[in-house]
Amino acid sequence: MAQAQVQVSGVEAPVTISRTSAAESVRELSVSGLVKSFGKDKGILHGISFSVHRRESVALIGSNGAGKSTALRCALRLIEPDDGSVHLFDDEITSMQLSRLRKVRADVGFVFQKHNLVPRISALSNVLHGNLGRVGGMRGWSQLFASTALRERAMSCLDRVGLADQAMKRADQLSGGQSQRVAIARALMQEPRMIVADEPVASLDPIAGQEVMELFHQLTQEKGITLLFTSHNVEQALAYSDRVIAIRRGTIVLDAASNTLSLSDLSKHYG
Ligand SMILES: Nc1ncnc2c1ncn2[C@@H]1O[C@H](COP(=O)(O)OP(=O)(O)OP(=O)(O)O)[C@@H](O)[C@H]1O
Repeated sequence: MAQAQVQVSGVEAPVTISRTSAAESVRELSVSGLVKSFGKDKGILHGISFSVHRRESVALIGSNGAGKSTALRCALRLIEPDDGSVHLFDDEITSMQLSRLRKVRADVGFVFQKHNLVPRISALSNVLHGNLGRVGGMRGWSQLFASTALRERAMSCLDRVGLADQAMKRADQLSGGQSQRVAIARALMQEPRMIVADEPVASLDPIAGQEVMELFHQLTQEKGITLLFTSHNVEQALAYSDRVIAIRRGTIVLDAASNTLSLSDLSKHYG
């Protein structure tokens, strides 16, 4: 197993993280020749290919507009790619019907920069919504409010992200960092095999961002969850990943193990 020692600055007291790579050789997500344009002249992804292995943490980096979010969204068919194929877990999903795709995607927890919490309901209720990905429709809704076991599980997810004492607070009264923790708890509620996080800490201050990345790291290691995240912060990308993929103008220009890379290697891929 690879050991990476990376120093992370950008917060008052730099910390050193010791990370053990737990990646296995099974592919959880495999993307091949993905192409995406928005409108006639706006080619965004030019046939990108990459894989994410089980229990691996992969950081997708690149400058503004490079195509990171589009790549993530196409890879999970949150938006439709124009061409290419995607294997998620054991299935080819590019031509799969949406009803079946939703079931396959129930094993993926999503965390976005804007955490997308429902503002007027409690943190606990937001976490409970995480279960809807798994048990959809009316059955899911009725379970949400009926099951003590589900509520206890949601409380334990909130506890795990350090927010048990904020369970009954309305989501729109939480800080940015707290909201992002609730979003992580909501993803955990799904008991996902994989978490896909698009700029999960971009809107947080450096300390809150560092804490949230640390939380991701602990949870994914502890629960054996595969992680794919985008980031602008090259130090964090290096510190919290087993592998870094850099995208530039819709093309992959680097795909390498994090413990073989330096900050200056990554910085080259900006601009
Ligand atoms: N729905 C859309 N319609 C039209 N153009 C879009 C759409 N979504 C993204 N784009 C364009 O695609 C390009 C890539 O955007 P994308 O969000 O994937 O980049 P990114 O690397 O994630 O950038 P950032 O770091 O700024 O979030 C940008 O030029 C953007 O304007």
